[in-house]
Amino acid sequence: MANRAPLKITVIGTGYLGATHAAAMAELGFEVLGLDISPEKIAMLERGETPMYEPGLEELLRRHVAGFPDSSGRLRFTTSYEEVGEFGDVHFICVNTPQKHGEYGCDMSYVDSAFESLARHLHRPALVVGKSTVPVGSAERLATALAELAPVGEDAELAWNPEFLREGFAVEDTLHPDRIVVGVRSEKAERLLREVYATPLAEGSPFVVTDFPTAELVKTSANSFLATKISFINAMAEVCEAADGDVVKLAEAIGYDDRIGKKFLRAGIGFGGGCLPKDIRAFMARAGELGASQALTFLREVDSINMRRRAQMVELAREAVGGTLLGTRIGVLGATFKPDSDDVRDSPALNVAGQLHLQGAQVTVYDPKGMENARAVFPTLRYAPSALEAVRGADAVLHLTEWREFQQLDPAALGEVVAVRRVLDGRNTLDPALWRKENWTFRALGRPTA
Ligand SMILES: NC(=O)c1ccc[n+]([C@@H]2O[C@H](COP(=O)([O-])OP(=O)(O)OC[C@H]3O[C@@H](n4cnc5c(N)ncnc54)[C@H](O)[C@@H]3O)[C@@H](O)[C@H]2O)c1
Ligand SMILES: O=c1ccn([C@@H]2O[C@H](COP(=O)(O)OP(=O)(O)O[C@H]3O[C@H](CO)[C@@H](O)[C@H](O)[C@H]3O)[C@@H](O)[C@H]2O)c(=O)[nH]1
Repeated sequence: MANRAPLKITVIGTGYLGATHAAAMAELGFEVLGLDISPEKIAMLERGETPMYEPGLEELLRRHVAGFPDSSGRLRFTTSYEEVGEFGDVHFICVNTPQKHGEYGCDMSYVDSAFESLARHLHRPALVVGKSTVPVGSAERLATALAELAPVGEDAELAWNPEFLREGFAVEDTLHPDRIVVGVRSEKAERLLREVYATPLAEGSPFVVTDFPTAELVKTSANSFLATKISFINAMAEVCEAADGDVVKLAEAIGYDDRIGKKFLRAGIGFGGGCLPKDIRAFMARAGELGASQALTFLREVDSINMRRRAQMVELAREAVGGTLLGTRIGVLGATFKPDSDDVRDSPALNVAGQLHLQGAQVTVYDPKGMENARAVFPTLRYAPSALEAVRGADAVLHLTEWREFQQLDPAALGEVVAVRRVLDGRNTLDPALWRKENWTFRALGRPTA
């Protein structure tokens, strides 16, 4: 192996996952070719621009895309499957697997299409590695399709290597993963993946080798656990609201038990994004197909609790402004599903803003990075260039995404421009004492009124 040329890697689908994976693979020392069906995305990446906001990603790209000072030149992009097939020893599939329209199941059409396009161009031995989040059983099916479609036949092998990165920390998580999980069917596939991940493995990342179904299930069960933890604390928030308790104190107190842990116990308007909501729904749908739906009925409740929190936020706003939203002015801080991302897919913040608008409020939104995406999915809302402008003249201010910028806002300065000093914290990261000191009425989900 020592004399062999370094592996050449391709990454199919250069969205949130793929663009990061491609840049990280170049950082690890490999020659990398990224492919997407979107020529616009590829043109941006070739210019060293990221199609999305992800901290540190643009810098990483520019360290490796040719044309930048001192760049390694190891990272290139294309829209040609032919070029990818000729180039790669290891091909990572990172295309999207959204929720199907109008049902819970996973839309596998992008994965199927990417596999088919790639397979037809595999004229030399290759390892195809699925990274997209898919329903259990997909890898088995795709392995058969791959062997049938690839001109190289059985020399095109499949492995499944789910990804656990978090948006906002994608670069860090990819370069230093807390575990690497690989579903493989041969020693050769395992050896190749150990070679790909040699650097994180040398740094101590655990390497879990398993079969296809287990690898697929690790991913969906991890996301289900995370979603369950959030809905657990949000269920406690509902009880706190009924009993006048404080869910923030409660979370702190139970979190000291390290069997429970402090992480993922932030109560608020709940989880969103391109992963947790659709992944738990696809998991339930798949379990149903497998005759195991009963095992996952709790996830239906996890989903319901989550969606109720958004409705409760709207209700709290309606109550706060005196019973009707019609004609009121609401300043909304945050549009993305979480801070340090521009992603508004299934964003609780945008969803709440949208519901307020539909109930007749005049809603003005500000988000540090998500304005463009928010405007594209919800053009009828108003958008302001700063937090101060978003809350100007507002009857209530809603804090819906916990950007650090919002925690540093000066309640006195904001108080000068609003119509009424009334703030509702949907993320439980504002300091109530600070706002109340400046004579704001402060309300939050799961916390006492005063
Ligand atoms: N975003 C995350 O944080 C994250 C983390 C772990 C796993 N995942 C999983 O990774 C997958 C990708 O998620 P994402 O958020 O990066 O999605 P995304 O929508 O940002 O990116 C997907 C990309 O694939 C491209 N694409 C679609 N069909 C293609 C085809 N046939 N050939 C080539 N390119 C094609 C799209 O143009 C797009 O650029 C999903 O399965 C998701 O569940 C995402
Ligand atoms: O205590 C918490 C923690 C998170 N959230 C919300 O939960 C959502 C998801 O957050 P997070 O999991 O950090 O974001 P993602 O980037 O979507 O990452 C999840 O989904 C990815 C895609 O599958 C996985 O790779 C990651 O491991 C998994 O954390 C966001 O809306 C957060 O605001 C809360 O409401 N309370």
